[in-house]
Amino acid sequence: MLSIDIKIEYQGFMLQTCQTVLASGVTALFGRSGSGKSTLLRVISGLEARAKGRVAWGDEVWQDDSHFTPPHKRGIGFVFQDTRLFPHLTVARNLAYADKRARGLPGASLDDIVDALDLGPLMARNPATLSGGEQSRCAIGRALLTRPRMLLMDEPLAALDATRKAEILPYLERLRDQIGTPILYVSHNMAEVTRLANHLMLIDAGRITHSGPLSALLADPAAAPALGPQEAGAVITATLTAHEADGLSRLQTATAPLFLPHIDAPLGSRQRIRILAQDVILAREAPTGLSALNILPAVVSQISSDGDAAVMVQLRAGNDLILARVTRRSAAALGLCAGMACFAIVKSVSVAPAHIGPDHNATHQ
Ligand SMILES: Nc1ncnc2c1ncn2[C@@H]1O[C@H](COP(=O)(O)OP(=O)(O)OP(=O)(O)O)[C@@H](O)[C@H]1O
Repeated sequence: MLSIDIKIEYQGFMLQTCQTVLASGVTALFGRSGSGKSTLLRVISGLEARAKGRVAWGDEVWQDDSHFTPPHKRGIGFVFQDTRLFPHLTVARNLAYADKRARGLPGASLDDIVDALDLGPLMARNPATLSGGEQSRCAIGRALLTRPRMLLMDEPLAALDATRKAEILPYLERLRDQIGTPILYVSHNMAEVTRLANHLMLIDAGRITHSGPLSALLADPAAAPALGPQEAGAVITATLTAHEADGLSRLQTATAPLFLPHIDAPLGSRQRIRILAQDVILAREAPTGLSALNILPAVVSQISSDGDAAVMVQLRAGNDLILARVTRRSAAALGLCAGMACFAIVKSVSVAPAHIGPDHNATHQ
């Protein structure tokens, strides 16, 4: 566990946070530009000696009034969007460089990392001949081979276009599930965060405003304003049960089937699906004569107003929580109140492929 109780001031900006980061799974740090994400990563890495307070890894104090552990002694790995590979070395030699320096430290083997990131076919190539996504995979592999206690990733996919991002996300999911190095992942991209993270920290103006398990936090109406109306939405889990002849995939949630555009994954696999609050319609009775295929029976658990014309409604559908953003007028017309049974309607095509990814019970909390 990493504990941070720190204050650092620049002209016109102050980062002040008292926070613990779990030493397991992927913790995402999400916040708008200038909110202090990179500053927090610099504090953790040991690049902010003037920060006041305390940073510790378990019982090992890295920074307080009387002590400062330099960056190279903290055992932290980094991945940036600019990959910083050695241009004159092949992929194999870039990896060997890190592997050799970390010999003897516990962690995944070179073979495991090459396998998880599918780097085998790239080993003889020079970085300049690789695509952006391949370079990212190589940089991630090299960082993991330093056998860090924790890997810090600062917008690692930001320089990639949507196609390359979609190619690399499954590799990151594989690392999360197979390699086990804890990752602190900074991103502006909520779709990416919901695919990868187990835990989420929201940062605003130098303060962590919300922190917790991803699915609970995303389903909390109180956290929704921090994400904004376009990004607010919960994550549910479902089992992929059929690929149907008309191109839709069928998933079984705790309460009802969901039909979504084809999901390229094995039948029986668990998927996490992000459903944006703005894409959910509510009905008091089971609707008929409607084009939407996905109708989930649910019970209203919370209603919260964000001060404008809309309210955020949290619904419980079996074990899943769903958020719906509806106008105050609709909420009043339906007589929505906590405990009321209703139906959440989700249009199949509103769920983007980037909002669906594998889920593993061991890592999803
Ligand atoms: N060395 C510095 N000296 C003065 N001000 C700084 C310094 N580093 C960061 N800041 C200021 O601190 C604030 C937070 O910056 P930071 O880079 O941590 O934000 P961020 O959330 O990582 O932003 P982005 O998403 O744009 O990278 C900004 O207002 C920035 O201008």
